[in-house]
Amino acid sequence: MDLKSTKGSPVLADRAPINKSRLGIHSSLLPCSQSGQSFSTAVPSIPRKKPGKLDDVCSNGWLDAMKSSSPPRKKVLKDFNFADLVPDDGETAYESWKIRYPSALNSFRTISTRARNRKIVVFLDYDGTLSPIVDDPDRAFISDDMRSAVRSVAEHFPTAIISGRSRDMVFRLVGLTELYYAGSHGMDIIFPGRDIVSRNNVNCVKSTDEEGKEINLFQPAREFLPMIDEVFAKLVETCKDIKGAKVENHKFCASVHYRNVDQENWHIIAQYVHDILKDYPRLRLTHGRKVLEIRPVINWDKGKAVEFLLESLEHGIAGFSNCDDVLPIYIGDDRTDEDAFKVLKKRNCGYGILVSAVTKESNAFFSLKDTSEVQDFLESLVKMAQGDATKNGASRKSSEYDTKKN
Ligand SMILES: O=P(O)(O)OC[C@H]1O[C@H](O[C@H]2O[C@H](CO)[C@@H](O)[C@H](O)[C@H]2O)[C@H](O)[C@@H](O)[C@@H]1O
Repeated sequence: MDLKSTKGSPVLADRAPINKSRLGIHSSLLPCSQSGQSFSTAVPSIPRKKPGKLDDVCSNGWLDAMKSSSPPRKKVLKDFNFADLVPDDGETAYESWKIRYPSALNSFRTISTRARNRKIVVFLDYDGTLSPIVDDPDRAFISDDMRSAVRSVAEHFPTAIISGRSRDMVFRLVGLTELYYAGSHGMDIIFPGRDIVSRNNVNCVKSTDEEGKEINLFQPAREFLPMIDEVFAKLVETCKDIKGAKVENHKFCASVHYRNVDQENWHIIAQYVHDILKDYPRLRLTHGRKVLEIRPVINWDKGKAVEFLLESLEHGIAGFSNCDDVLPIYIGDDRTDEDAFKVLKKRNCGYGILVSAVTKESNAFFSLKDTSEVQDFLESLVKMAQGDATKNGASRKSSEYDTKKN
């Protein structure tokens, strides 16, 4: 896919052909409770025609992708302890999978050795990484212990959260001012604003945060704002009758959740989204965990956001192109995080760490089983940094870098 030459605006040129013969909308739905967010302004009306067949979503693989988009929910024991989730393929398969994706905790000595004389930069996904996956996206809270682990990490290393949620929303959930935040899958980034990055880039704007402080924003999909709002309104309108469906507006992208929708109705959701997207060739669909993500067709994703942040952070461009100086660590759990893993893998720089309690193919280097292991890992990074600080003043054995889990 070729980039258009629009300066500073990474718009892809390979637009899908416009198909004017829309299928219309299925009308034989059960009357159900209101779902998703309410939307009161005029919504472009959508013809409610019953599609003859649901061939579109089946033939293009959407349904299969939806079914495999998240591990089936296992019986969760009373206190929702993720350690109580039994992996799909059983412990044996999981253990052999870990030969290919070793535990980042058990490999901590390798990581700390690699980190010597390098500046660690930490990138964290939010859902499924810092907060456990729960049925209601509005209740995906970060625990106090995790928050304080993230805060401590940020005291020692430049730390950024890169989420599919809107930047405002993820900031509200995390509530730490000492981090960098990238929302909308990296399409809305607060960055330190070094001239080297922002100069002549039409996607860099100055703004103010909630405390009135000046901030630098990188927003490569700014021109898509009205389009996302329009599509969000259509999605809310069309999905409102599907029990359990929830539509979210993440500013530069929109999400349609089907985790709480009966599986027999998933094809309806898929068809609705498919039909709406037919009219928006400049938008595309990606799959998250039981969520369809609608985003601009631009050459931008979490991987690009990692590159952008590394270039704009303290150590600058030379740092990232020269992996002798920087060790990026990216921790994430879903398909959208694979873009970031790929970047690190391709550059052979730093480590992608996949959070998963089940076996799956990934571009990550290491793995962690769940959010509680993520917390252990972050705490180990902090201990390592504190050890380094001690070592600078007094002697300290390198073996003390190893974690309790080694
Ligand atoms: O990039 P992330 O920070 O991982 O955000 C990805 C999506 O996360 C949220 O949905 C996911 O978590 C929900 C709460 O646990 C869960 O109910 C849902 O099934 C998951 O897909 C968020 O609501 C989405 O908008 C994000 O795109």
